[in-house]
Amino acid sequence: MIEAKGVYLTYPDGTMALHNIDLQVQPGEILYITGPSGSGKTSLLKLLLGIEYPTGGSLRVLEQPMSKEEATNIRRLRMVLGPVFQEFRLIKGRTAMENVMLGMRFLGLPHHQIKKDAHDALVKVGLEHKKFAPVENLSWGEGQRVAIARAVARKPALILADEPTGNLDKDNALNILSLLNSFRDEKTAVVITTHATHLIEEIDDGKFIQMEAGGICGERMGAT
Ligand SMILES: Nc1ncnc2c1ncn2[C@@H]1O[C@H](COP(=O)(O)OP(=O)(O)OP(=O)(O)O)[C@@H](O)[C@H]1O
Repeated sequence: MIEAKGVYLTYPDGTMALHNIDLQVQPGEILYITGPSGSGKTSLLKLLLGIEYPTGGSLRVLEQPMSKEEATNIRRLRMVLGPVFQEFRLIKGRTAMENVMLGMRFLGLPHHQIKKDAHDALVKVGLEHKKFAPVENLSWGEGQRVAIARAVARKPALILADEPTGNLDKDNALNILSLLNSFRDEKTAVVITTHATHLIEEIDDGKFIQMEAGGICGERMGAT
């Protein structure tokens, strides 16, 4: 699903955010990317989403080569990716349900199907009761769940979540991680970035990489 070989990312201002990244993720796997602030976690997710392109090495996501020349195909690939952004990117003035439905508008599904899938996704994240609440009235954790519902309602092959635990307390943060883990199946992989190393130490199921100054400085494989 993800194959990175010697990947580099240098931003236009000369900052080398990633160097020599080798990575493999198979269907059904969950990968946790940890590391301190500025170590390159978000930059790596941006490459996986095709928001940035590698400046060296080779990267494939779901068989799609990730390079500037492939921009048109990468736009198509995004339909089967489920991003959960750090800042959620929910649309204010719209309800939770509308936000989830808007995330599905390019899939070409009939309206009744979109409505059903959006409803089912909100049920899965435990927010059915907030379906008609404008997103600006939701708590941070609820907003996070809407963002997750929006990502999973599309039934993506790859879920990519950037710092999904934010400043949640330990129990709620572990709940969010376990919720994301629950969407993994034989066809779906999950990638999560977090600087909350203390939380990751409590999890023994999955694949873990530790980043430091743009490189991978440690790897661990838990039970799967
Ligand atoms: N658009 C950009 N242009 C130039 N440098 C950038 C850009 N985005 C990020 N960087 C730099 O790249 C490095 C890695 O940043 P990145 O956001 O990937 O780290 P991170 O591990 O996700 O940090 P955090 O945990 O704080 O979100 C940092 O030095 C950052 O300042």
